[in-house]
Amino acid sequence: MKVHGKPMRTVWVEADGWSVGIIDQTHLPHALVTLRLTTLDEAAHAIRSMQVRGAPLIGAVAAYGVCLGLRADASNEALERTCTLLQETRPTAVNLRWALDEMRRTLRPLAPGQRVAAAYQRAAALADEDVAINRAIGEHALGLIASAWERKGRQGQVNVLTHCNAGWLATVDWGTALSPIYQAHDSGIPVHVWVDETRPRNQGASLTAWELGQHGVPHTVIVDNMGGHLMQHGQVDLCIVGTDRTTARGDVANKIGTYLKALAAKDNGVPFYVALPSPTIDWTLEDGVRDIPIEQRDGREVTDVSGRLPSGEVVTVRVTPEGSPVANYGFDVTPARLVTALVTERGICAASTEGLLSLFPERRPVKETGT
Ligand SMILES: CSC[C@@H](O)[C@@H](O)C(=O)COP(=O)(O)O
Repeated sequence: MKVHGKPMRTVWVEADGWSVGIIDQTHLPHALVTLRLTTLDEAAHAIRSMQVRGAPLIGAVAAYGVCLGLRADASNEALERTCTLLQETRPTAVNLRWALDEMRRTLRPLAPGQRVAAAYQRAAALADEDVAINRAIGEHALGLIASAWERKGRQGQVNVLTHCNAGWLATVDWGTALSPIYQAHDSGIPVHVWVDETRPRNQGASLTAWELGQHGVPHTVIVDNMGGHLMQHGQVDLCIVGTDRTTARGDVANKIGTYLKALAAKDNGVPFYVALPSPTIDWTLEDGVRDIPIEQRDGREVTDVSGRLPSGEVVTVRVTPEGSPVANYGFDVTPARLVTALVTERGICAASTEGLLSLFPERRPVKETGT
């Protein structure tokens, strides 16, 4: 998408042909800072410290992290060590595992001398695939926004509520949940976004608001607890969120607080959609509440907030009493029964085993035939 009018992705190979450029998202929205990653450890740190974040982007940066790791040592052992180190950076988003599995599958059969070039090629292809997937998700979900606009008799605006950041900053480009919003805006549908601030790290207030603003999409930042009130008063036409891992039966892990929005949406008859690139589907899991590992992060994300002073200085301040214990689960799981539909790059389906298999028939278990 565009920043100050110029097209930009969230991850790229620098002009030297090997180091990896990223936007350091910890500085947004106050400053657009880019970083050059040169080692595996820097790539792992970028993911762990959330300089890059968002399920699809984590996968893409991990793929480039493999490239950087193999530049130092392309042996079989190093490939395994590299993938293990990157895999352990963040546990919930399954795109990370998916991207590393793809890299391993491509690289293992090759001789060490061939691996670095092949790794860069595969990482670039994964990044390009992510862009294509997200564009397609947007095209499918655009119909949902267009229908809401028709239902309103083309009066006023379509109000969409989103949680966390599932925009282009969370992917290589376009975003998942925000892709249809950009496409609706570009096609002339008056769309307005309620942006949940998304405590504790404020991905909504800092990132979603910033990227929507860059693209000129009307939006309003709200505190996380306001969505239910807006829904009760008819001010939300639909919700669209992203996901970090979706099980084979359609349970959805996403940023902490998503579940409460889905409950409120159900209670108020507001459609609740999840934008879902296929690498985010974990076909090995069924019951998301029971089986999806939920990341617990540093308590300082809860005790402290950071922001910019009028002087321009960015500072961190404490909001809780010294000594009060805190809990910081990063994600929650929204059961499939609360999800109106899933939007994938192949189309829209019910949040159910059958729904997902109708779009991904190659995943249907092969029945054993008696001989
Ligand atoms: C396309 S993004 C979907 C999710 O990754 C997004 O909603 C989210 O929860 C991101 O969490 P984060 O902790 O910022 O990596």
